[in-house]
Amino acid sequence: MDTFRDKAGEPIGTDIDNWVASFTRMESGSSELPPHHPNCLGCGPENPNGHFLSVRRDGDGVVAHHQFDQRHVGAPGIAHGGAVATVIDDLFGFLLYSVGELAVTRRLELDYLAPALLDTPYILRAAVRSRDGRKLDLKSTMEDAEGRTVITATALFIVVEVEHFLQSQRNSRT
Ligand SMILES: CCCCCCCCCC(=O)SCCNC(=O)CCNC(=O)[C@H](O)C(C)(C)COP(=O)(O)OP(=O)(O)OC[C@H]1O[C@@H](n2cnc3c(N)ncnc32)[C@H](O)[C@@H]1OP(=O)(O)O
Repeated sequence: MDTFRDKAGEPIGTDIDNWVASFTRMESGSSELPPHHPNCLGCGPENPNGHFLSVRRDGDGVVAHHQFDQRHVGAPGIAHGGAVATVIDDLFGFLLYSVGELAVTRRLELDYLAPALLDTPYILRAAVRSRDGRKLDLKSTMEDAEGRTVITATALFIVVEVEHFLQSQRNSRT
């Protein structure tokens, strides 16, 4: 498994326990949030096929500035809807640093109100709408530079124990 590093680049461990610990060691004052994983498709700095999403805390939620590029094309000039969903799903994952617990996507729903254009700056925000037991009700928006809403999204994340990831790793063929 990969070595995970803190924001100073120091190795923080090589196993799932250390990965899990990285989700709980975020002090609330820290604005810049670390990637979920070095190779995360949404935010991993070592994934050349990823989105390199960079996320900050924003009040009770999170915010990211992002541009889709030619790697994410669907129709000419327009980002693939799945690429947009990837980024929003990943953005939701950054809310877990504030929730302080592990959770995974159970349902993800997007309204594509307008095309998400390539090489165009967007601002994405996400927040927790409510929590009911293990169920986290999340919401997100993506706006263009003129403040027009291009995407709205909601998700249901379910809080899980570390065993969820240990079991998945045991079952994985990689
Ligand atoms: C922490 C690390 C994050 C790092 C990266 C973040 C990246 C972005 C996030 C992801 O991409 S996560 C990866 C994609 N997601 C998955 O792989 C999850 C796959 N699904 C599962 O493993 C299981 O379905 C899951 C653990 C989510 C839930 O299974 P459980 O058996 O634990 O829960 P259950 O099915 O009993 O549902 C829990 C609750 O949700 C409710 N529920 C389920 N589906 C629902 C639905 N669609 N609408 C409303 N409620 C729903 C369900 O009724 C129940 O309510 P109660 O607790 O009140 O009984």
